Amino acid sequence: MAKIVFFENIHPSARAVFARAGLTDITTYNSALSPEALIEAVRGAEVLGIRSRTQMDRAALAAAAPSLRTVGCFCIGTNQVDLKGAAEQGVPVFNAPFSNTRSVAELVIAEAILLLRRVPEKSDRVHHGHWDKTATGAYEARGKTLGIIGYGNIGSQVGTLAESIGMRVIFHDLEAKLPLGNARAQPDLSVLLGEADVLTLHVPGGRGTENIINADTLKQMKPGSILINASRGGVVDIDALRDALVSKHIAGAALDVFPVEPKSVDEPLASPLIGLPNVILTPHIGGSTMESQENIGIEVAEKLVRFIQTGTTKGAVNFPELSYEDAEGAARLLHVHRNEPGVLASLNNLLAERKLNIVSQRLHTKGGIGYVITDVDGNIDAGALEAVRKQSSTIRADVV
Ligand SMILES: NC(=O)C1=CN([C@@H]2O[C@H](COP(=O)(O)OP(=O)(O)OC[C@H]3O[C@@H](n4cnc5c(N)ncnc54)[C@H](O)[C@@H]3O)[C@@H](O)[C@H]2O)C=CC1
Ligand SMILES: O=C(O)CCC(=O)C(=O)O
Repeated sequence: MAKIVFFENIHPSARAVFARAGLTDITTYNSALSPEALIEAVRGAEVLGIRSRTQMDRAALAAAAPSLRTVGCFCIGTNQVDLKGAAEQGVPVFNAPFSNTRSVAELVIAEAILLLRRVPEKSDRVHHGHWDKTATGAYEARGKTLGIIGYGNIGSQVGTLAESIGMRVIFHDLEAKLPLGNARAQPDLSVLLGEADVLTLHVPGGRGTENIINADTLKQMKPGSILINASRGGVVDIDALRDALVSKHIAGAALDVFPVEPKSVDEPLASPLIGLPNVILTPHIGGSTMESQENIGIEVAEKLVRFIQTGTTKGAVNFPELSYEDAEGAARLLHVHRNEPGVLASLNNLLAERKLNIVSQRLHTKGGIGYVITDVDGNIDAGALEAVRKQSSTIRADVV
């Protein structure tokens, strides 16, 4: 039976999906593990379920080889996985591209309102015995301009919600995007920075988005404006933000993500922003609601089970996508190979030599990786599977 390992408190809805498919050998960890502990925990696993904090780098992937068949990211982001390395190892990676987007969008709107009213600071003052009733520095959201960098699934929802409370919405994206409602695209980032009363970031992490908000771009932001980052920690230069907050050029900030995040509940966040007034720090919970986590658990677990049982890779983020119905009564061979000429011919010759008649076959390639699903009459015995595995182009072969 497939050995499954879940990290980071994945919702029980995922376990239920696996159980319904008869897959019950599941080990769970409530937190992310250190690189050393992770390497031990993934050995022998066929399926790994992670969220944003488990670093599936080359070393962790190698430790899980050759048993590892697939990785499920129970979140949107997949930058914590070495996607290329996984594909080269024949391992498709799945995620949940939509299930928590509304949760992030709602949090961002709530934070924009709280920061415009300086609520974090005022609440803190009341807790410390001060009844400081003043309107100074407190503003309505209505009529203010929201600037969005990254107008994808989350950014566009934030824009729609913001308009419903009377904000004007402008956005900047590398790609041409359909503006929803009355939102306007602003191709010139510096113009957007200068106009936004609230700036919110919804770009993917990693190369290309590293430190988009830095000392220079912070200077271009409107004096007294607010910054919200619920995307990835590396998108903001935290020291530069601290300087901008201390000088009061930036009036408030909400950060849900950090360049280095604690791995477990008892580890404190180390950040130069701790203790600053009108700064909301949350433990990467933008997408963490009961609704989204339950939906993500089901969505990703279903993709993993479908792959384990049928080889279907629809929705994989790093792999050729093949969606293939079962051929009744046939045995199914999954073959991941280097994408080079003659692979299909030699695979089919090998099957013919073993008198395995092909019922149906489908091939897809992505970059250097080819993936072919072949249904054959009768059984693919251990000898035939071994012979396929020994072919020079083979990365991985399994029978399901
Ligand atoms: N805080 C949390 O709990 C959560 C955080 N996230 C993060 O939110 C971010 C956005 O997620 P989605 O909206 O689903 O992604 P998405 O892929 O739908 O949208 C991202 C957008 O950013 C644009 N973009 C990429 N690089 C850019 C650049 N340099 N400048 C301007 N635009 C750029 C893309 O063209 C795309 O339109 C991701 O980093 C994701 O990991 C997602 C869910 C929960
Ligand atoms: O829930 C998580 O662990 C991560 C949420 C997130 O950042 C994502 O979905 O990309």
